Amino acid sequence: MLKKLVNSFAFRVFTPFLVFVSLVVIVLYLFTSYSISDSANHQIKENLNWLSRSVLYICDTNVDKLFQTGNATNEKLVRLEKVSTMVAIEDFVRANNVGVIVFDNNLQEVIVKTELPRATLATIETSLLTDASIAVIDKLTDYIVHSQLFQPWQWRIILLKPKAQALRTMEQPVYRYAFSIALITIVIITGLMFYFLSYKVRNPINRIIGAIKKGNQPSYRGVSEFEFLSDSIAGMMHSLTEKTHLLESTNQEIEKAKAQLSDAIESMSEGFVLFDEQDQLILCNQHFRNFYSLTLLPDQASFQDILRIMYREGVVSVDVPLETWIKSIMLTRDKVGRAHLIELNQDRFIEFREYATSDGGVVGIHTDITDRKMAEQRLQYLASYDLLTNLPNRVMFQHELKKNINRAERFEGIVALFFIDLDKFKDVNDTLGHMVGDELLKKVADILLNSIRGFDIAARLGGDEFAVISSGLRSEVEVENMAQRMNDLLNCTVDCQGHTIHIGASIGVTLFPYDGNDCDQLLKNADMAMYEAKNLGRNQYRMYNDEMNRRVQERNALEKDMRRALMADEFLVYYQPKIDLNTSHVVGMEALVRWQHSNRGLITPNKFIPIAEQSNLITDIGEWVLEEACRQCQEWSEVNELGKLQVAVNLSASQFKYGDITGTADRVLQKLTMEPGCLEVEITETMVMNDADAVSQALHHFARRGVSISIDDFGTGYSSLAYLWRFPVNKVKIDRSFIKDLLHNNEAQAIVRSVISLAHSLNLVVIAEGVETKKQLEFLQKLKCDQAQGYFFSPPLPAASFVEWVKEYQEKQAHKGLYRKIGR
Ligand SMILES: Nc1nc2c(ncn2[C@@H]2O[C@@H]3COP(=O)(O)O[C@H]4[C@@H](O)[C@H](n5cnc6c(=O)[nH]c(N)nc65)O[C@@H]4COP(=O)(O)O[C@H]3[C@H]2O)c(=O)[nH]1
Repeated sequence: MLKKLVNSFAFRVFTPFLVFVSLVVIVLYLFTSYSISDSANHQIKENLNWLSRSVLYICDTNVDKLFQTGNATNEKLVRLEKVSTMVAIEDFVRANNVGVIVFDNNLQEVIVKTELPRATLATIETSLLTDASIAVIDKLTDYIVHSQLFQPWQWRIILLKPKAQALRTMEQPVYRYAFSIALITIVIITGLMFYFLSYKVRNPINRIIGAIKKGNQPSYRGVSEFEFLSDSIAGMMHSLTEKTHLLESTNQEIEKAKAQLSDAIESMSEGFVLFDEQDQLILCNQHFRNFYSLTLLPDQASFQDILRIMYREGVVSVDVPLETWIKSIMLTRDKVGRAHLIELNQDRFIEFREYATSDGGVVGIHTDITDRKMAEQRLQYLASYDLLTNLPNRVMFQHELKKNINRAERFEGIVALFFIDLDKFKDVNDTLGHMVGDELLKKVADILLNSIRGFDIAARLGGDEFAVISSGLRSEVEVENMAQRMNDLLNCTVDCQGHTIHIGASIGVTLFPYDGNDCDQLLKNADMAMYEAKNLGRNQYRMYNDEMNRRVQERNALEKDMRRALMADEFLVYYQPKIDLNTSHVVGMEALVRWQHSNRGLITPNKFIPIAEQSNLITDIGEWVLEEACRQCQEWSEVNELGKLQVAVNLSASQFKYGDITGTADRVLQKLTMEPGCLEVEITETMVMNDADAVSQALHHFARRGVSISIDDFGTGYSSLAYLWRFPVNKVKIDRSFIKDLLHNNEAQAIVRSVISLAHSLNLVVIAEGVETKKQLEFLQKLKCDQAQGYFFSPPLPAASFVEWVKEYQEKQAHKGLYRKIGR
């Protein structure tokens, strides 16, 4: 309660006021009191002085009386007069309420004295006895003293008035009352003001405070100042409330944004880290910690500190001193988002980019690119290596060849390039399947690796083609020795998935700088040399020479010339008749292409068809022949001079692979409205064996259309009729090599006999080609061969000559028939 009072506004305002006013009053009072007592003192002294003069007057009067009586010498009278004087003095001073003490002339005897306190009296006596009379006055501090000497009788008259008494009588009580009243008035006024203030000030303030405490806006009405205060506070509260709401909603938004930011940062798949302008850590997400296994991350750690922790914890291992490594990373750091790589242990890669923040700090985005890096490495490996054999592929091979050439150029060395192609690999693939083929390629790769020296490079260029680059060989002899060694090692028998396979390889060798200066040239040379080795019977090596190049150049020129010839209509079709051996009638003809070259004259197909087959030009030539042969056949059939004929057209493997032979045939037959049965397609048995799927589809298409199918060169391709039976074949053409040996070779006879009998059992027509003699013909007739063609009847003829020949032949046959009829 007291504390409350002391702390109150009114108390604090009025207490100093009250104290101040009281002090002023007291000072005034004291000052006034002093002035009053001083004047009272003075007045009393004056009074004593007057009294003293009166006493002297009394004495004088008595002395005068004495002198008037003339008895001034009469001791008795004098004494009497003295006594009466003394009595008069005594009465007088008592009447004036003043103490008196009168000493005789030598201060030995007190002549008069009024009642005085004993102590006072003693003081006076001892002072007067021992001291001068003046000193008495100083010693009687409680008194106002007046000392006077009465000369006639040498009396020392001392008048005394106690100060307290004198002042009491002299002071005017009105002052004291006034002061008291003033003080009381002040206290009362102060009290009233206190009350007023307490009530009139505190009350509204309390109401205002009460409203504020309750959270309401104060709405005091009464005293205008408090109204103003209340309104001001209300306005202030309103504005504060609004600001608080704004602040709250801003805070909420900030908190929400912070939470969202935190969620976003945590949900990032990247590591996020933020450093201030001093490069001290502000925050980072869990991914960042996880990337670098940062379980303990001190506050305000710098990027360098983090690198040190990573090093200490074994997250990275570097082969340079730690500080050098840190320095190298710090030097590459920038704030422009460039990518930097940190390689961690266990083949992990982190890429980081840093960006400047507006306050001079750094934001780091760290991405685990291990998978990407692995994929890149894998891609790089795939781009450079052959997956099956793990040997460098063609791309890597070319890169290495270039490197070796550059090195050899600098050191004036030689580089040997070996181009290796497996012999008859396709047969293995086709007959034993791709799995076995793959296994075989792996074994070949192993053999090659064993045949080369440590710094040589073996590569797989594709399919069954391999290459070896060898630097450091000093002479051609050394190169040939190496080629022979490879050839020997590759000429072996290997076991692949239970199959024993004999392999061999054809190897072409070329040398830098003698045969060529660049990769392409060397590769081309080695390829040519390899083909040479193949053409020469396989399983051998050949060193490149310029003659090979000349032949290739020739071949290229021929190919170019063929294209021109096709445009210039230089190709012709010759026809060779086919004879039915039962009726001796011409049943059809084989269409055989010729090239009527503008400069070189007539060129036979053996000279250009193989080259056309290599360049795929055969598809264009073959389509042209098909169309031309059909056109000619249809023309003859429409004229009807030669009877019903079937034209046979040779097809190449490329036409099945790359051309649209069935489409072309359909289109031609439709265009000419030719009977499909008048067309026969001749394919070799190796074509059927090598590309069984594509050929099979086309053959079934032809069969459905009614086009006849004949197997050419039968017997040379090691196929069996049983195998061919799966295809819709109509005719088998026995190769002329068997017919040639037919009369002298039992084996050839046996083969021809069995082919004829088996073909018949399969309802196939048998035709023998290359029949040159009558004996061959008769033998074939004996074996029940159905048809024949060959020089015995006619060589292939131009269309016009063919018509002449057929007419002539038919006439001959008609004559023969007639002779037989008439019995000649
Ligand atoms: N020694 C001998 N040979 C005979 C006899 N009878 C016919 N010949 C020759 O044997 C070849 C028969 O053609 P092929 O076996 O299909 O062999 C043909 C055929 O494979 C191919 N050929 C010809 N024209 C074409 C064609 O238009 N397209 C395709 N893809 N190849 C063709 O060229 C090869 C050679 O054709 P040509 O030089 O016309 O040679 C023809 C023909 O002149 C004979 O009694 N004795």
